[in-house]
Amino acid sequence: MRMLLIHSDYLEYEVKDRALKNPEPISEEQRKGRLDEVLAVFMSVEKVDEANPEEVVEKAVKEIKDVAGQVKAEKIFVYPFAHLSSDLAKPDVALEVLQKVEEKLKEEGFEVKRAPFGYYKAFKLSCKGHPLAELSRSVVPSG
Ligand SMILES: Nc1ncnc2c1ncn2[C@@H]1O[C@H](COS(=O)(=O)NC(=O)[C@@H](N)CO)[C@@H](O)[C@H]1O
Repeated sequence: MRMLLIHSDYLEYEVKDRALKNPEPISEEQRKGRLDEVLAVFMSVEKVDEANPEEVVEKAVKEIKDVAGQVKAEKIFVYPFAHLSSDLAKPDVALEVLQKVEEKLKEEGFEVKRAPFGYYKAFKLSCKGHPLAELSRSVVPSG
């Protein structure tokens, strides 16, 4: 799993066309979304993660919590992003991993939104530009 973490004044998205034959079913209200004062986490789930998705979820949540603590972000935007890796996991595994990351971050007390999976989306992002505002992390199963 590769992650690009951007501490932002806001991230907003709008769903455009479907990018997969069977994208994640979404409600009308999920077609647009925005969070202010947010740690945006762009996430590419990788083929190697298919060996132990649960472990990768745990490791990703740990990394995100660590960065959120450093930049004092209380809101997280989980954003599926297929462009951080050239060896992507298949969509059904990727969606499950991203849903679990969202779930666990909520359990940790963060306000979390997750952008819809399997769609082309327009998005606007305002990076804060401080020294820790742009970070990347990579996590893989140990086994
Ligand atoms: N492994 C993955 N990690 C994160 N997001 C993914 C992954 N696979 C698919 N997606 C989601 O599905 C969308 C389309 O994925 S894609 O790899 O870019 N494109 C496709 O799979 C098809 N257009 C065939 O190439 C992405 O924008 C993202 O929302």
